[in-house]
Amino acid sequence: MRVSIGSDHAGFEQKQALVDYLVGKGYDVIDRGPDNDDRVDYPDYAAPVAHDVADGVAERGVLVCGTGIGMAMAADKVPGVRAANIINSEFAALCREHNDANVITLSGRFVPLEENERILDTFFATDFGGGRHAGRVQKIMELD
Ligand SMILES: O=C(CO)[C@H](O)[C@H](O)[C@H](O)COP(=O)(O)O
Repeated sequence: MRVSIGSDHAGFEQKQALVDYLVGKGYDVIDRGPDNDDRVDYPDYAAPVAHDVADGVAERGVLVCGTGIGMAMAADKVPGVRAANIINSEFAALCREHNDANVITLSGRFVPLEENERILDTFFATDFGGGRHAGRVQKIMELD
């Protein structure tokens, strides 16, 4: 699976570690930066990752900022993206099963790396449930 990943300065350290984690697990990772922890604006890094997913360059996107909130708001503006800000594995499973989320946003300041690794494992391993959820997701996409 090809995964596009990015962060701001607050998520940079975890982003670097998560790139290594995902590459180690065999994912094809596109790192959209930044390449250092200088202060930056999260929408500038949410945009290329969101477009990678919307354009089919990557199947999934991963974004890390201080909370994950700003990244989710920015990424979700790109048509075709369903971004979810996730802080535990249970929600990681549900955002896939119920919402078919294709971008996950993580907190580099409030969630430890090991928990974010577990969250990503669940995010990538969980399929969309379809059924009653399909029409609801379709209605979300009609809002684009
Ligand atoms: O967008 C955010 C909050 O919703 C992110 O957590 C950012 O990383 C945060 O706002 C950055 O804050 P800073 O004070 O400029 O480091």
